[in-house]
Amino acid sequence: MKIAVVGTGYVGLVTGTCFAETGNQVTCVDIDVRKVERLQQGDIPIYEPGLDVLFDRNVAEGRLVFTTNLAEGIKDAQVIFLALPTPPGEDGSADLKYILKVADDLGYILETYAVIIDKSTVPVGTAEKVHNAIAKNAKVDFDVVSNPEFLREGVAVEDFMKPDRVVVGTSSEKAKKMMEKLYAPLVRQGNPVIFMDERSAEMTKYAANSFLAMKITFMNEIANLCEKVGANVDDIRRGIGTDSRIGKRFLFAGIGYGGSCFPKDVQALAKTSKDYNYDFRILESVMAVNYDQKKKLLPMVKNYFDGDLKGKTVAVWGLAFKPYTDDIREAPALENIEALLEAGAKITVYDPEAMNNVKGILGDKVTFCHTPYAALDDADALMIFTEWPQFRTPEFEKMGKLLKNKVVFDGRNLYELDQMREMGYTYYSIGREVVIPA
Ligand SMILES: NC(=O)C1=CN([C@@H]2O[C@H](COP(=O)(O)OP(=O)(O)OC[C@H]3O[C@@H](n4cnc5c(N)ncnc54)[C@H](O)[C@@H]3O)[C@@H](O)[C@H]2O)C=CC1
Ligand SMILES: O=C(O)[C@H]1O[C@H](OP(=O)(O)OP(=O)(O)OC[C@H]2O[C@@H](n3ccc(=O)[nH]c3=O)[C@H](O)[C@@H]2O)[C@H](O)[C@@H](O)[C@@H]1O
Repeated sequence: MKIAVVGTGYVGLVTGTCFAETGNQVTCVDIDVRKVERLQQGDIPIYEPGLDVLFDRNVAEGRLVFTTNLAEGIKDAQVIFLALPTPPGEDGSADLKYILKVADDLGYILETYAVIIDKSTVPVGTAEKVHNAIAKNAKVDFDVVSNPEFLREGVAVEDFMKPDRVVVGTSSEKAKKMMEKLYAPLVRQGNPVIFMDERSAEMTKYAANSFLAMKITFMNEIANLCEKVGANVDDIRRGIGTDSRIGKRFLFAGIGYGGSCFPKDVQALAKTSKDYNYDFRILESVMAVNYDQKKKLLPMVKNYFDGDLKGKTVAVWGLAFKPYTDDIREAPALENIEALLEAGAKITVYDPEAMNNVKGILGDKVTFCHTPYAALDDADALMIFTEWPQFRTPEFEKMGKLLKNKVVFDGRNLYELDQMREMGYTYYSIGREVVIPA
Protein backbone atom coordinates (compact mmCIF):
# COMPACT_ATOMS: atom_id res chain seq x y z
CA MET A 1 0.00 0.00 0.00
CA LYS A 2 1.05 3.61 -0.39
CA ILE A 3 1.02 5.28 3.00
CA ALA A 4 1.66 8.85 4.15
CA VAL A 5 2.47 9.66 7.77
CA VAL A 6 2.11 13.31 8.74
CA GLY A 7 4.23 14.16 11.80
CA THR A 8 7.50 12.34 12.41
CA GLY A 9 7.67 12.50 16.18
CA TYR A 10 7.74 9.37 18.27
CA VAL A 11 4.54 7.88 16.95
CA GLY A 12 4.92 9.00 13.35
CA LEU A 13 8.42 7.65 13.02
CA VAL A 14 7.59 4.29 14.57
CA THR A 15 4.36 4.01 12.54
CA GLY A 16 6.10 4.89 9.29
CA THR A 17 9.06 2.61 9.88
CA CYS A 18 6.97 -0.38 10.96
CA PHE A 19 4.57 -0.10 8.02
CA ALA A 20 7.56 0.14 5.67
CA GLU A 21 8.90 -3.00 7.34
CA THR A 22 5.65 -4.83 6.50
CA GLY A 23 6.22 -4.03 2.82
CA ASN A 24 4.39 -0.74 2.29
CA GLN A 25 5.71 2.34 0.52
CA VAL A 26 5.79 5.07 3.19
CA THR A 27 6.37 8.81 2.94
CA CYS A 28 6.75 10.69 6.22
CA VAL A 29 5.96 14.41 6.25
CA ASP A 30 7.05 16.95 8.86
CA ILE A 31 7.16 20.74 8.95
CA ASP A 32 10.37 20.68 10.95
CA VAL A 33 12.92 21.22 8.18
CA ARG A 34 15.94 20.28 10.28
CA LYS A 35 14.30 17.08 11.47
CA VAL A 36 13.46 16.05 7.91
CA GLU A 37 17.02 16.84 6.77
CA ARG A 38 18.40 14.65 9.55
CA LEU A 39 16.01 11.83 8.66
CA GLN A 40 16.91 12.10 4.98
CA GLN A 41 20.56 11.72 6.00
CA GLY A 42 19.69 8.55 7.89
CA ASP A 43 19.90 10.11 11.35
CA ILE A 44 17.08 9.21 13.80
CA PRO A 45 16.31 12.14 16.13
CA ILE A 46 14.99 9.98 19.00
CA TYR A 47 16.50 7.17 21.05
CA GLU A 48 14.28 4.12 20.66
CA PRO A 49 15.81 0.64 20.98
CA GLY A 50 15.50 -1.49 17.84
CA LEU A 51 14.17 1.31 15.62
CA ASP A 52 17.53 1.96 13.93
CA VAL A 53 17.81 -1.47 12.34
CA LEU A 54 14.35 -1.27 10.78
CA PHE A 55 14.82 2.37 9.83
CA ASP A 56 18.17 1.76 8.06
CA ARG A 57 16.86 -1.26 6.17
CA ASN A 58 13.72 0.43 4.90
CA VAL A 59 15.47 3.68 3.99
CA ALA A 60 18.16 1.71 2.14
CA GLU A 61 15.55 -0.31 0.25
CA GLY A 62 13.62 2.84 -0.67
CA ARG A 63 10.39 2.02 1.18
CA LEU A 64 10.74 4.87 3.68
CA VAL A 65 11.24 8.46 2.51
CA PHE A 66 10.88 11.90 4.09
CA THR A 67 9.66 15.27 2.91
CA THR A 68 8.51 18.63 4.24
CA ASN A 69 6.00 18.95 1.40
CA LEU A 70 2.52 17.75 2.40
CA ALA A 71 1.11 17.66 -1.16
CA GLU A 72 4.10 15.67 -2.39
CA GLY A 73 3.99 13.37 0.65
CA ILE A 74 0.32 12.42 0.36
CA LYS A 75 0.26 12.07 -3.44
CA ASP A 76 -1.40 8.75 -4.37
CA ALA A 77 -1.47 7.66 -0.69
CA GLN A 78 -4.34 5.30 0.08
CA VAL A 79 -4.08 5.99 3.79
CA ILE A 80 -2.81 9.13 5.51
CA PHE A 81 -1.85 8.90 9.18
CA LEU A 82 -2.03 12.04 11.30
CA ALA A 83 0.58 11.55 14.04
CA LEU A 84 0.62 15.14 15.20
CA PRO A 85 1.03 16.63 18.68
CA THR A 86 -2.04 17.11 20.89
CA PRO A 87 -0.52 19.03 23.81
CA PRO A 88 -2.66 20.25 26.69
CA GLY A 89 -4.26 23.63 26.09
CA GLU A 90 -4.59 26.14 28.93
CA ASP A 91 -7.81 24.54 30.18
CA GLY A 92 -6.35 21.00 30.12
CA SER A 93 -8.14 19.95 26.94
CA ALA A 94 -6.13 18.45 24.08
CA ASP A 95 -5.13 21.22 21.69
CA LEU A 96 -6.25 20.22 18.20
CA LYS A 97 -4.66 23.09 16.29
CA TYR A 98 -1.95 20.94 14.64
CA ILE A 99 -4.43 18.31 13.53
CA LEU A 100 -7.06 20.71 12.27
CA LYS A 101 -4.45 22.75 10.40
CA VAL A 102 -3.31 19.66 8.48
CA ALA A 103 -6.94 18.58 7.98
CA ASP A 104 -7.67 21.99 6.50
CA ASP A 105 -4.69 21.70 4.13
CA LEU A 106 -5.70 18.17 3.11
CA GLY A 107 -9.06 19.46 1.90
CA TYR A 108 -7.33 21.52 -0.77
CA ILE A 109 -4.80 18.93 -1.91
CA LEU A 110 -6.48 15.51 -1.81
CA GLU A 111 -6.64 14.25 -5.39
CA THR A 112 -8.02 10.72 -4.91
CA TYR A 113 -10.00 8.81 -2.27
CA ALA A 114 -7.97 8.29 0.89
CA VAL A 115 -8.55 7.13 4.45
CA ILE A 116 -7.36 9.80 6.86
CA ILE A 117 -6.34 8.16 10.14
CA ASP A 118 -6.25 9.95 13.49
CA LYS A 119 -3.28 8.22 15.16
CA SER A 120 -2.79 11.01 17.68
CA THR A 121 -4.57 10.81 21.02
CA VAL A 122 -7.64 12.98 20.48
CA PRO A 123 -10.83 13.69 22.42
CA VAL A 124 -14.23 12.30 21.57
CA GLY A 125 -15.67 14.02 18.52
CA THR A 126 -12.32 14.77 16.84
CA ALA A 127 -12.87 12.43 13.88
CA GLU A 128 -15.99 14.44 13.12
CA LYS A 129 -14.08 17.74 13.42
CA VAL A 130 -11.31 16.45 11.15
CA HIS A 131 -13.94 15.26 8.67
CA ASN A 132 -15.60 18.67 8.62
CA ALA A 133 -12.30 20.52 8.26
CA ILE A 134 -11.34 18.43 5.21
CA ALA A 135 -14.85 18.45 3.74
CA LYS A 136 -14.94 22.27 3.59
CA ASN A 137 -12.66 22.26 0.56
CA ALA A 138 -12.47 18.63 -0.58
CA LYS A 139 -13.17 17.79 -4.20
CA VAL A 140 -12.87 14.02 -3.73
CA ASP A 141 -14.41 11.38 -1.48
CA PHE A 142 -12.53 10.46 1.73
CA ASP A 143 -13.09 8.83 5.15
CA VAL A 144 -11.75 9.72 8.57
CA VAL A 145 -10.91 6.85 10.90
CA SER A 146 -9.84 6.83 14.54
CA ASN A 147 -6.93 4.45 15.14
CA PRO A 148 -5.35 5.35 18.48
CA GLU A 149 -1.84 4.20 19.26
CA PHE A 150 -0.97 2.19 22.39
CA LEU A 151 2.81 1.84 22.02
CA ARG A 152 5.12 2.57 24.93
CA GLU A 153 8.35 4.48 24.49
CA GLY A 154 11.38 2.26 24.98
CA VAL A 155 9.58 -0.81 23.60
CA ALA A 156 7.78 0.96 20.78
CA VAL A 157 8.79 -1.33 17.91
CA GLU A 158 7.79 -4.47 19.80
CA ASP A 159 4.51 -2.84 20.89
CA PHE A 160 3.76 -1.75 17.33
CA MET A 161 4.62 -5.01 15.62
CA LYS A 162 3.03 -7.26 18.25
CA PRO A 163 0.22 -5.16 19.72
CA ASP A 164 -2.13 -6.59 22.34
CA ARG A 165 -4.79 -5.17 20.04
CA VAL A 166 -5.36 -2.58 17.35
CA VAL A 167 -8.41 -0.37 17.84
CA VAL A 168 -10.11 1.05 14.76
CA GLY A 169 -13.09 3.37 14.91
CA THR A 170 -15.00 3.76 11.67
CA SER A 171 -18.56 3.73 10.38
CA SER A 172 -17.50 3.37 6.74
CA GLU A 173 -17.37 -0.10 5.15
CA LYS A 174 -14.91 1.15 2.53
CA ALA A 175 -12.52 2.48 5.18
CA LYS A 176 -12.93 -0.70 7.23
CA LYS A 177 -11.78 -2.80 4.27
CA MET A 178 -8.75 -0.56 3.80
CA MET A 179 -7.85 -0.83 7.50
CA GLU A 180 -8.22 -4.63 7.38
CA LYS A 181 -5.81 -4.73 4.46
CA LEU A 182 -3.37 -2.38 6.20
CA TYR A 183 -3.23 -4.42 9.41
CA ALA A 184 -3.48 -7.86 7.75
CA PRO A 185 0.21 -8.73 8.40
CA LEU A 186 -0.32 -8.15 12.15
CA VAL A 187 -3.66 -9.97 12.24
CA ARG A 188 -2.06 -13.01 10.60
CA GLN A 189 0.35 -13.17 13.54
CA GLY A 190 -2.56 -13.31 15.95
CA ASN A 191 -2.84 -9.64 16.97
CA PRO A 192 -6.52 -8.70 16.93
CA VAL A 193 -8.04 -5.61 15.32
CA ILE A 194 -11.10 -4.46 17.23
CA PHE A 195 -13.55 -2.42 15.16
CA MET A 196 -15.96 0.06 16.71
CA ASP A 197 -17.37 3.51 15.99
CA GLU A 198 -15.13 6.60 15.97
CA ARG A 199 -16.23 8.05 19.31
CA SER A 200 -15.74 4.75 21.12
CA ALA A 201 -12.25 4.36 19.65
CA GLU A 202 -11.33 7.87 20.80
CA MET A 203 -12.64 7.10 24.29
CA THR A 204 -10.84 3.73 24.39
CA LYS A 205 -7.46 5.44 24.18
CA TYR A 206 -8.21 7.82 27.08
CA ALA A 207 -9.76 5.02 29.11
CA ALA A 208 -6.65 2.86 28.66
CA ASN A 209 -4.16 5.55 29.65
CA SER A 210 -6.29 6.82 32.53
CA PHE A 211 -6.86 3.30 33.83
CA LEU A 212 -3.11 2.59 33.81
CA ALA A 213 -2.38 5.92 35.49
CA MET A 214 -5.02 5.04 38.10
CA LYS A 215 -3.50 1.58 38.64
CA ILE A 216 -0.07 3.09 39.30
CA THR A 217 -1.58 5.78 41.51
CA PHE A 218 -3.50 3.21 43.52
CA MET A 219 -0.23 1.42 44.24
CA ASN A 220 1.43 4.70 45.16
CA GLU A 221 -1.32 5.31 47.71
CA ILE A 222 -0.94 1.76 49.03
CA ALA A 223 2.79 2.49 49.30
CA ASN A 224 2.17 5.67 51.27
CA LEU A 225 -0.08 3.74 53.65
CA CYS A 226 2.48 0.90 53.88
CA GLU A 227 4.99 3.40 55.24
CA LYS A 228 2.58 4.32 58.01
CA VAL A 229 1.46 0.82 58.97
CA GLY A 230 4.85 -0.84 58.59
CA ALA A 231 4.15 -3.01 55.53
CA ASN A 232 6.20 -3.54 52.36
CA VAL A 233 4.60 -2.43 49.10
CA ASP A 234 6.72 -4.83 47.03
CA ASP A 235 5.23 -7.75 48.93
CA ILE A 236 1.76 -6.31 48.41
CA ARG A 237 2.49 -6.04 44.67
CA ARG A 238 3.50 -9.70 44.52
CA GLY A 239 0.57 -10.64 46.71
CA ILE A 240 -2.07 -9.00 44.54
CA GLY A 241 -0.42 -9.16 41.10
CA THR A 242 -0.64 -12.94 41.05
CA ASP A 243 -4.42 -12.60 40.99
CA SER A 244 -5.14 -12.79 37.26
CA ARG A 245 -8.02 -10.38 37.68
CA ILE A 246 -5.53 -7.73 38.83
CA GLY A 247 -2.49 -8.68 36.74
CA LYS A 248 1.21 -8.20 37.45
CA ARG A 249 1.91 -5.20 35.28
CA PHE A 250 1.81 -1.49 36.11
CA LEU A 251 1.75 -2.14 39.85
CA PHE A 252 5.17 -0.66 40.60
CA ALA A 253 4.98 2.07 43.22
CA GLY A 254 7.41 4.89 42.67
CA ILE A 255 7.97 8.57 42.24
CA GLY A 256 4.77 9.15 40.25
CA TYR A 257 3.95 8.67 36.61
CA GLY A 258 5.43 11.07 34.05
CA GLY A 259 6.02 11.15 30.31
CA SER A 260 4.33 12.92 27.46
CA CYS A 261 1.07 11.01 27.73
CA PHE A 262 -0.34 9.89 31.09
CA PRO A 263 -0.30 13.38 32.65
CA LYS A 264 -1.83 15.09 29.61
CA ASP A 265 -4.33 12.34 28.82
CA VAL A 266 -5.72 12.05 32.35
CA GLN A 267 -6.09 15.83 32.36
CA ALA A 268 -7.80 15.80 28.96
CA LEU A 269 -10.28 13.10 29.97
CA ALA A 270 -11.09 15.10 33.10
CA LYS A 271 -11.73 18.12 30.88
CA THR A 272 -13.98 16.11 28.54
CA SER A 273 -15.94 14.94 31.60
CA LYS A 274 -16.39 18.54 32.73
CA ASP A 275 -17.53 19.55 29.25
CA TYR A 276 -20.24 16.90 29.48
CA ASN A 277 -21.15 17.88 33.07
CA TYR A 278 -19.87 14.62 34.47
CA ASP A 279 -17.92 14.72 37.71
CA PHE A 280 -15.24 12.04 37.12
CA ARG A 281 -14.01 11.99 40.72
CA ILE A 282 -11.40 9.24 40.41
CA LEU A 283 -9.51 11.22 37.78
CA GLU A 284 -9.27 14.27 40.03
CA SER A 285 -7.80 12.09 42.79
CA VAL A 286 -5.35 10.44 40.42
CA MET A 287 -4.00 13.83 39.35
CA ALA A 288 -3.80 15.18 42.89
CA VAL A 289 -2.04 12.09 44.26
CA ASN A 290 0.44 12.00 41.39
CA TYR A 291 1.27 15.69 41.89
CA ASP A 292 2.28 14.98 45.49
CA GLN A 293 3.97 11.67 44.72
CA LYS A 294 6.47 13.28 42.36
CA LYS A 295 7.82 15.36 45.24
CA LYS A 296 7.63 12.60 47.81
CA LEU A 297 11.34 12.17 48.42
CA LEU A 298 12.07 15.88 48.98
CA PRO A 299 10.93 16.14 52.62
CA MET A 300 12.91 12.98 53.40
CA VAL A 301 16.08 14.52 51.95
CA LYS A 302 15.50 17.82 53.74
CA ASN A 303 14.78 16.06 56.99
CA TYR A 304 17.94 13.96 56.67
CA PHE A 305 19.99 17.16 56.43
CA ASP A 306 18.10 18.83 59.31
CA GLY A 307 16.16 21.07 56.98
CA ASP A 308 19.17 22.73 55.37
CA LEU A 309 20.36 21.76 51.90
CA LYS A 310 22.55 24.82 51.33
CA GLY A 311 25.94 23.73 50.04
CA LYS A 312 25.02 20.04 50.04
CA THR A 313 25.72 18.10 46.85
CA VAL A 314 23.02 15.70 45.74
CA ALA A 315 23.92 13.11 43.09
CA VAL A 316 21.04 12.23 40.78
CA TRP A 317 20.83 8.94 38.87
CA GLY A 318 18.28 9.04 36.07
CA LEU A 319 16.65 11.94 34.24
CA ALA A 320 14.41 10.25 31.66
CA PHE A 321 10.80 9.68 32.75
CA LYS A 322 11.49 5.94 32.43
CA PRO A 323 14.32 3.70 31.19
CA TYR A 324 15.16 2.97 27.54
CA THR A 325 14.20 6.45 26.41
CA ASP A 326 15.82 9.89 26.28
CA ASP A 327 12.40 11.51 26.74
CA ILE A 328 12.30 13.94 29.66
CA ARG A 329 8.76 15.27 29.21
CA GLU A 330 7.10 15.48 32.68
CA ALA A 331 10.01 13.51 34.14
CA PRO A 332 9.90 13.52 37.97
CA ALA A 333 13.69 14.05 38.07
CA LEU A 334 13.43 17.54 36.60
CA GLU A 335 10.92 18.85 39.14
CA ASN A 336 12.99 17.44 41.97
CA ILE A 337 16.22 18.93 40.65
CA GLU A 338 14.61 22.39 40.33
CA ALA A 339 13.37 22.15 43.94
CA LEU A 340 16.77 21.00 45.22
CA LEU A 341 18.52 23.85 43.40
CA GLU A 342 16.05 26.30 44.87
CA ALA A 343 16.83 24.95 48.34
CA GLY A 344 20.52 25.72 47.74
CA ALA A 345 21.80 22.23 46.88
CA LYS A 346 24.38 21.52 44.19
CA ILE A 347 23.51 18.75 41.76
CA THR A 348 25.59 16.20 39.88
CA VAL A 349 23.68 14.03 37.40
CA TYR A 350 24.05 10.94 35.29
CA ASP A 351 21.65 9.41 32.79
CA PRO A 352 22.76 7.08 29.98
CA GLU A 353 20.57 8.70 27.31
CA ALA A 354 18.74 11.82 28.47
CA MET A 355 21.54 14.21 29.48
CA ASN A 356 21.69 15.99 26.11
CA ASN A 357 17.99 16.81 26.30
CA VAL A 358 18.39 18.19 29.83
CA LYS A 359 21.39 20.35 28.91
CA GLY A 360 19.08 22.64 26.95
CA ILE A 361 16.91 23.16 30.06
CA LEU A 362 19.30 23.18 33.01
CA GLY A 363 22.50 24.29 31.23
CA ASP A 364 25.29 24.80 33.73
CA LYS A 365 22.98 24.78 36.77
CA VAL A 366 23.94 21.13 37.29
CA THR A 367 27.10 19.10 36.66
CA PHE A 368 26.66 16.42 34.00
CA CYS A 369 28.81 13.33 34.61
CA HIS A 370 29.95 10.61 32.23
CA THR A 371 29.45 7.69 34.61
CA PRO A 372 27.12 7.03 37.54
CA TYR A 373 30.13 6.84 39.86
CA ALA A 374 31.53 10.21 38.73
CA ALA A 375 28.27 11.77 39.91
CA LEU A 376 28.80 10.30 43.39
CA ASP A 377 32.28 11.71 43.92
CA ASP A 378 32.11 13.80 47.12
CA ALA A 379 28.31 14.00 46.98
CA ASP A 380 26.37 14.14 50.25
CA ALA A 381 23.56 11.85 49.07
CA LEU A 382 22.25 9.89 46.10
CA MET A 383 18.74 10.21 44.66
CA ILE A 384 17.43 7.75 42.05
CA PHE A 385 14.63 8.72 39.65
CA THR A 386 14.86 6.26 36.73
CA GLU A 387 15.23 2.49 36.92
CA TRP A 388 17.92 2.10 34.25
CA PRO A 389 19.18 -1.51 34.50
CA GLN A 390 22.74 -0.38 35.17
CA PHE A 391 21.60 1.18 38.47
CA ARG A 392 20.16 -2.12 39.69
CA THR A 393 23.39 -3.87 40.58
CA PRO A 394 25.94 -1.15 41.30
CA GLU A 395 29.21 -1.64 43.16
CA PHE A 396 27.97 -0.67 46.61
CA GLU A 397 31.45 -0.60 48.16
CA LYS A 398 32.74 1.76 45.52
CA MET A 399 29.64 3.92 45.97
CA GLY A 400 30.19 4.01 49.73
CA LYS A 401 33.75 5.23 49.26
CA LEU A 402 32.77 7.99 46.83
CA LEU A 403 29.76 9.32 48.76
CA LYS A 404 30.35 11.53 51.81
CA ASN A 405 27.36 9.88 53.50
CA LYS A 406 26.14 6.39 52.69
CA VAL A 407 22.58 7.55 52.09
CA VAL A 408 20.32 6.72 49.15
CA PHE A 409 16.86 8.11 48.35
CA ASP A 410 15.41 5.67 45.85
CA GLY A 411 12.26 6.62 43.93
CA ARG A 412 12.15 3.25 42.15
CA ASN A 413 12.71 0.63 44.88
CA LEU A 414 15.77 -0.82 43.15
CA TYR A 415 17.45 -2.47 46.13
CA GLU A 416 16.63 -5.08 48.75
CA LEU A 417 16.29 -3.69 52.25
CA ASP A 418 18.46 -6.42 53.82
CA GLN A 419 21.19 -5.82 51.29
CA MET A 420 21.30 -2.10 52.12
CA ARG A 421 21.25 -2.87 55.84
CA GLU A 422 24.19 -5.25 55.50
CA MET A 423 26.14 -2.68 53.49
CA GLY A 424 25.61 -0.04 56.17
CA TYR A 425 23.52 2.34 54.06
CA THR A 426 20.77 4.65 55.19
CA TYR A 427 18.13 3.84 52.61
CA TYR A 428 14.84 5.56 51.86
CA SER A 429 12.53 4.03 49.26
CA ILE A 430 8.83 4.04 48.43
CA GLY A 431 6.32 2.17 50.57
CA ARG A 432 8.94 0.31 52.57
CA GLU A 433 10.64 0.62 55.93
CA VAL A 434 13.50 3.17 56.13
CA VAL A 435 16.82 1.37 56.63
CA ILE A 436 18.92 3.07 59.27
CA PRO A 437 22.27 1.50 60.17
CA ALA A 438 22.58 0.33 63.77
N1 LIG B 1 4.95 9.44 22.44
C1 LIG B 1 4.27 8.33 22.62
O1 LIG B 1 4.79 7.35 23.15
C2 LIG B 1 2.84 8.21 22.21
C3 LIG B 1 2.14 9.32 21.74
N2 LIG B 1 0.81 9.20 21.37
C4 LIG B 1 0.10 10.35 20.83
O2 LIG B 1 0.54 10.56 19.48
C5 LIG B 1 0.56 11.96 19.16
C6 LIG B 1 1.95 12.36 18.70
O3 LIG B 1 2.84 12.17 19.78
P1 LIG B 1 4.42 12.23 19.58
O4 LIG B 1 4.81 11.42 18.40
O5 LIG B 1 5.02 11.93 20.89
O6 LIG B 1 4.60 13.78 19.21
P2 LIG B 1 5.90 14.63 18.92
O7 LIG B 1 5.67 15.96 19.50
O8 LIG B 1 7.12 13.83 19.28
O9 LIG B 1 5.92 14.76 17.31
C7 LIG B 1 4.98 15.43 16.55
C8 LIG B 1 5.60 15.83 15.20
O10 LIG B 1 4.61 16.51 14.43
C9 LIG B 1 5.26 17.52 13.69
N3 LIG B 1 4.32 18.51 13.19
C10 LIG B 1 3.67 19.50 13.85
N4 LIG B 1 2.86 20.18 13.00
C11 LIG B 1 2.99 19.61 11.78
C12 LIG B 1 2.42 19.86 10.51
N5 LIG B 1 1.56 20.86 10.32
N6 LIG B 1 2.79 19.08 9.47
C13 LIG B 1 3.68 18.07 9.65
N7 LIG B 1 4.25 17.79 10.83
C14 LIG B 1 3.91 18.54 11.89
C15 LIG B 1 6.28 18.08 14.66
O11 LIG B 1 7.30 18.81 13.98
C16 LIG B 1 6.78 16.79 15.33
O12 LIG B 1 7.90 16.26 14.63
C17 LIG B 1 0.07 12.66 20.43
O13 LIG B 1 -1.30 12.85 20.31
C18 LIG B 1 0.37 11.65 21.54
O14 LIG B 1 -0.50 11.81 22.62
C19 LIG B 1 0.16 8.00 21.42
C20 LIG B 1 0.82 6.87 21.85
C21 LIG B 1 2.21 6.89 22.27
O1 LIG C 1 -0.31 7.24 25.05
C1 LIG C 1 0.88 7.08 25.18
O2 LIG C 1 1.73 7.89 24.80
C2 LIG C 1 1.44 5.86 25.83
O3 LIG C 1 1.51 6.13 27.26
C3 LIG C 1 2.06 5.07 28.03
O4 LIG C 1 3.39 4.77 27.59
P1 LIG C 1 4.68 5.62 28.06
O5 LIG C 1 4.27 6.99 28.46
O6 LIG C 1 5.67 5.45 26.96
O7 LIG C 1 5.29 4.89 29.32
P2 LIG C 1 4.78 3.84 30.42
O8 LIG C 1 5.66 2.67 30.37
O9 LIG C 1 3.34 3.62 30.37
O10 LIG C 1 5.12 4.65 31.75
C4 LIG C 1 4.46 5.87 32.06
C5 LIG C 1 4.86 6.35 33.43
O11 LIG C 1 4.35 5.48 34.43
C6 LIG C 1 5.37 5.10 35.32
N1 LIG C 1 5.09 3.73 35.83
C7 LIG C 1 4.79 2.72 34.96
C8 LIG C 1 4.50 1.47 35.44
C9 LIG C 1 4.49 1.22 36.82
O12 LIG C 1 4.21 0.10 37.32
N2 LIG C 1 4.79 2.24 37.66
C10 LIG C 1 5.10 3.50 37.19
O13 LIG C 1 5.35 4.42 38.01
C11 LIG C 1 6.65 5.16 34.51
O14 LIG C 1 7.77 5.30 35.34
C12 LIG C 1 6.37 6.39 33.66
O15 LIG C 1 6.70 7.57 34.37
C13 LIG C 1 1.20 3.81 27.82
O16 LIG C 1 1.77 2.72 28.55
C14 LIG C 1 1.12 3.45 26.34
O17 LIG C 1 0.26 2.33 26.16
C15 LIG C 1 0.56 4.65 25.58
O18 LIG C 1 0.51 4.40 24.19
